[in-house]
Amino acid sequence: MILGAVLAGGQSSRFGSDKALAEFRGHTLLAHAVDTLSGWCEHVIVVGRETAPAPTLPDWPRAGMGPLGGIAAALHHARDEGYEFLLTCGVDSLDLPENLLELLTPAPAFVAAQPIIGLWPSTIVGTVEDILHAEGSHSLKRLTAAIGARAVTGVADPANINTQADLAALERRLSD
Ligand SMILES: Nc1nc2c(ncn2[C@@H]2O[C@H](COP(=O)(O)OP(=O)(O)OP(=O)(O)O)[C@@H](O)[C@H]2O)c(=O)[nH]1
Repeated sequence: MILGAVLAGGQSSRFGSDKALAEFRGHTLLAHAVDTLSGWCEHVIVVGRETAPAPTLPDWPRAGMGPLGGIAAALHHARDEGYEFLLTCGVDSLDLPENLLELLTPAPAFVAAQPIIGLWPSTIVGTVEDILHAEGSHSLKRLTAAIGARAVTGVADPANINTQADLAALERRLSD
């Protein structure tokens, strides 16, 4: 059983407005991300915001810890609800490869170019808690090193929409 989680907190400072709510082909980026994960996961949640087209959770232990705080919250939920794995992506993960799940199996594994896209066993929740409780960096890099996660390379890099121009470029690329 795989739980899907869209990481949807953060500041969107480079985008200039809440990028989760930016429109792409008639739907918000957030709705696209939920829909994409639904293709692989029994259930999908959204972490780090209160309103979404799926059940939501706040970051753990609080907001402001970066994507790892979202992964921690989702892992708690996965463990408590009996999911073996958690599949994560961001709101800007619009063009994930169809074989993503195969690429990320066996877990733990993540897309090298964008480590927020990853397949995580729910048993790593304690390691994530330890990193979030420790002084210093709460980076995903620290997590992937601690659990020996596999970096998946050699796949077309999914879009990384940081700015309005990135979104326009993706629109052009997908229209070609
Ligand atoms: N749950 C959660 N998600 C986050 C957090 N920070 C970033 N994200 C998500 O992670 C993905 C990548 O985020 P970034 O674009 O690197 O960061 P951002 O804060 O949204 O944008 P910038 O302010 O421009 O850096 C997006 O889907 C964000 O919504 C956070 O603190 N909690």
